[in-house]
This record gives sequence, structure tokens and C-alpha cells, in this order.
Amino acid sequence: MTAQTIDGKAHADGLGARISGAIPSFREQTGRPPGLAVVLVGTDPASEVYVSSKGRMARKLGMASFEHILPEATTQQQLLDLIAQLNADDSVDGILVQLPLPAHLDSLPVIEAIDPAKDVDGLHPSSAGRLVSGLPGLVSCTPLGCLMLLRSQLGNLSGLDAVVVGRSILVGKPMAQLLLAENCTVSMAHSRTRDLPGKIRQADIVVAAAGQAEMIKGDWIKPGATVIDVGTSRIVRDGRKTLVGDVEFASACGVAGAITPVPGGVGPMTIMCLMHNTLLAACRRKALAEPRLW
Ligand SMILES: Nc1nc(=O)c2c([nH]1)NC[C@@H]1CN(c3ccc(C(=O)N[C@@H](CCC(=O)O)C(=O)O)cc3)C=[N+]21
Repeated sequence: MTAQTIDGKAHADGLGARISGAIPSFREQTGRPPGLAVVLVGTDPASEVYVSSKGRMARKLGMASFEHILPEATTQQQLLDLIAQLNADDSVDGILVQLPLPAHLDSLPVIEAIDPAKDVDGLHPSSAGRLVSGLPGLVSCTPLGCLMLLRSQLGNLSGLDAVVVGRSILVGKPMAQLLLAENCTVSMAHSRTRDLPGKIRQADIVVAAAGQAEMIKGDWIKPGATVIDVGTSRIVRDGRKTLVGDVEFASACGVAGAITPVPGGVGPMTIMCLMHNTLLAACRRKALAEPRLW
């Protein structure tokens, strides 16, 4: 069996077209475009690339992008002051603070300072609590993108066995909650899990978000399972730098029913879901009808 490759880029392009299609009506009703503020502290090259691609995508879809690049030496108070200013700015609908922050800064108080109505990353404890409680809110971009891919691949997920590998606040925990809300039977695996291959072998759906390059092997996967690979690790293979996921793609392809590639799978969906959340936050802030985007 050769797994079907799930084309995240194509799905993201489709979602992007629906988002940009909804923006003229938002502009007509409010006199301005939806606005996204992205905050980056320091000069990590990978983070700079993500931040600029988020800004570029926002502008491409017809949104306003406000990029705040702060020096490494920024203090906690300066960062909190910027968040307060963005909270108060009516032209800003979404605020994203790129993580990880430099070691001298404490990310949780910064995230808690973001107005939950503008929390397009879904990281505020209010957003996390609303997700658990089944209340409308903003859902983290990566798990939301994974859910969109799973729904389009499998349709109804009810009753399926799902394993989420990784328990981060940004991906693993919200992913498990979303799958639970879809009526999956959800297991969460992590670094202390006993017999990880055995747990994964039971799953119809595997979401790999552990951040360990190619740790999940093809023979750990149930034949025909759907595999969503969230990992992005840069490794050197045969003397060349390559980007790989948490799943060993070549061996998994021989067993899985469908699998997301890295790159071109979850990554493009993450960025487009940020745009999705920004438009949603903008409509809710202005009490406008929410467009159906997926
Ligand atoms: N507050 C916060 N929210 C985030 O959502 C967040 C963050 N911090 N910090 C860093 C991670 C990482 N992340 C990615 C987004 C897109 C791709 C992506 O589009 N990747 C391309 C490949 C890009 C390449 O070649 O490097 C792909 O998979 O096809 C990857 C990774 C969001 N993150």
C-alpha cells in the first residue's frame, strides 16, 4: 500500500481564497481591513522567517499586518507595555507573540496580558478553558489546521481511535480536545509513555507533535491509518540540510492510508489558520456575522 499524500499547501490555498473573498465585505462594514499584529523578540533566524511569512500572507489576503520586532534586550515590562498598546488599538484584531521568547522573559504573563478577544494563537488560559468547556473561542492554529485536514480526509471522525503524540500547550493539548469534541477516543502519548509503538499501532488517527525528528517508524502504524505530522526538524542527511517531521515518511508511506508531508503538510495550514483566526476575531469584535470558511 502506498499512502495518499495529504496536500496541505492546496488545502491552505483553498482556505486562503475563502478568507480573501470575505475581506471586502468586512472592509465595507467597518471601513478598515482586519489587522494582525505579530511580535518577535530577538533575532532567531527561523523565527524571523516565520514572522515575515505571516506578515506577507496577511497582506496578500487583504489584511493589515503590524510587525513589531523588538531587540533581544527587551524587558518584561516593555513587552507588557506593547501588549497593552496593541490591546487598546482598535485596528488590531489579532495579536501573536512568536514563541519561544528569549530565556530572560517569562512567556505566561505575556500571554495572559493579551486580550482574549485578540488571542489568535489560542494560548490564553481563557481560550484554553473555553475549548475544554465547549464554548466558542479562538483555537490554536496548528491543531485547527490538523483538524481541517482530518475532516476533509475522513469526513466524520466519530468513534475513531486517535493518538496525539506530544502534550504541549500550543499543539498536543488543544489537539486532543478538538478530537474529543469530534467524538474520537483520544490517547495522549508523551516522553514517559510506555510502549509507544504499541499505543500508536491501535490508532486510526496519529497526530505526531513531539518535536523529535523521524521518531515514529512505519511499522508502528496501523495499516490504513491517517497520519498528521506536525514536526518540523532541520537535520543534515547525506551532507545536505533537510526539513523532516516526527514521522519517518518513507517507511510510513508503505503502511498508512494517508499522510501529511513535511514540508507542505501542516505548516502551510498553520499560517492560513492564523489568517482564519484573525478574520474570525475581527468579525466577533465588530459583532458581524462570521463567514463560513471550512
Ligand atoms: N506563538 C507562536 N505561534 C506559532 O504558531 C508558532 C510559534 N509561536 N513559534 C514557532 C512555531 C512554528 N510554526 C510554523 C509555522 C509554519 C511553518 C511552515 O509553513 N512550514 C513550511 C516549511 C517552511 C520551511 O521550509 O522552513 C512547511 O511545513 O511546508 C512551520 C512552522 C509556528 N509556530
